[in-house]
Amino acid sequence: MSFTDIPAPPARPNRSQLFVPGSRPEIFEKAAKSAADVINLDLEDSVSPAEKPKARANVIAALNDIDWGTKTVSVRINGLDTHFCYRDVVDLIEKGGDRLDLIMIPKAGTGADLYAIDMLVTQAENAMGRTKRIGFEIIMETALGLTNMKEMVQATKRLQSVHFGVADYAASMGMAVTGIGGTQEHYGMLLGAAGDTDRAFHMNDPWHYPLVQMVAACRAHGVLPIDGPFGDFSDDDAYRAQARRAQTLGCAGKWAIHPKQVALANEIFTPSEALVGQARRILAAMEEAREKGMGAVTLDGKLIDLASIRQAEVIIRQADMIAGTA
Ligand SMILES: CC(C)(COP(=O)(O)OP(=O)(O)OC[C@H]1O[C@@H](n2cnc3c(N)ncnc32)[C@H](O)[C@@H]1OP(=O)(O)O)[C@@H](O)C(=O)NCCC(=O)NCCSC(=O)C[C@H](O)C(=O)O
Ligand SMILES: [Mg+2]
Repeated sequence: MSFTDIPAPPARPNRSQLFVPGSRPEIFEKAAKSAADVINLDLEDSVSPAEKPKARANVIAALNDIDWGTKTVSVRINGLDTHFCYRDVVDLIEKGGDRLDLIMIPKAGTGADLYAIDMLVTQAENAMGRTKRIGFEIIMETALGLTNMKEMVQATKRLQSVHFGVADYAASMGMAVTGIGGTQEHYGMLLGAAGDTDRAFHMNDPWHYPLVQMVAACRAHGVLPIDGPFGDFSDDDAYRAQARRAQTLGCAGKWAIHPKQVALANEIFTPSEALVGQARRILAAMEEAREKGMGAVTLDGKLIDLASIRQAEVIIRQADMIAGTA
């Protein structure tokens, strides 16, 4: 290991993160009663400009009046390039009460963006005598944000998670893509050579590179990486596939833009009994190996060694944390 310590990420479940437009107060209670680990009351892109002040008032009322149980409650504010942003922050802290856990900053592009919101939040918290400090979430969803990930994850101790906003990312990168996430039919490689018949087209994953960049920056600094939205909520299989690949790459959870996606995210990001069982077998085999003075042994015909212990511990830690809060 490096001599540099890496802080542990927040020990709370973040498997499913349900988004609720701030302009639809009639569904807030449904969100509160859902099985989502985190609720995002949205003031940004699901709310039209004319509705912003009303949505802000709705969200503040909901923070004060609704029983959110043990859920983590977050509000996505408007971007730093809008005049809604400062009012969102000030009103949330002055009038939102203690139930607000996190503020989500969209389209974060530089460490200075987080610094600016931190300054505003700190002033408002101090003025209110608020003792529970608000945590931050940011969305990596611009070319600027991707290139400044390393800076952003170190910008403030308030940062708890980074999220991949596929739709804005695609727009910012100038990608010829519609829809929110998922496979893209034109992103792939044609196999074979000119003149071959029946040439296969192998699709690739256009979201792989930014996702891995995000996970690496997060995991190097004790921040949770969360995969963003998948817009086609009629396609459960595709959602599962997206979520499984994000989990395989190290994400701790995924957004749900419709309540039916909550159960899918919880299912995928809860380590399966089979995976936990295999992790425990690895730990048991390595304990036996240790007693025999060995660091590398064979289990089921495959090599396991000290690194396998660390891999197994990741799975068991996640399973225990979820079981402890379920
Ligand atoms: C997508 C929706 C607009 C669909 O809404 P609706 O037509 O009402 O759906 P249904 O009729 O299928 O709803 C079934 C029941 O569930 C309730 N419902 C629906 N949505 C929610 C919700 N988000 N939370 C809680 N409950 C919900 C309905 O009221 C129905 O209840 P009942 O009548 O009792 O059966 C809608 O789901 C929606 O608005 N989703 C959230 C959209 C959103 O927040 N978008 C922003 C996040 S994505 C993004 O910003 C992109 C990102 O930044 C990027 O760049 O990638
Ligand atoms: Mg966005």
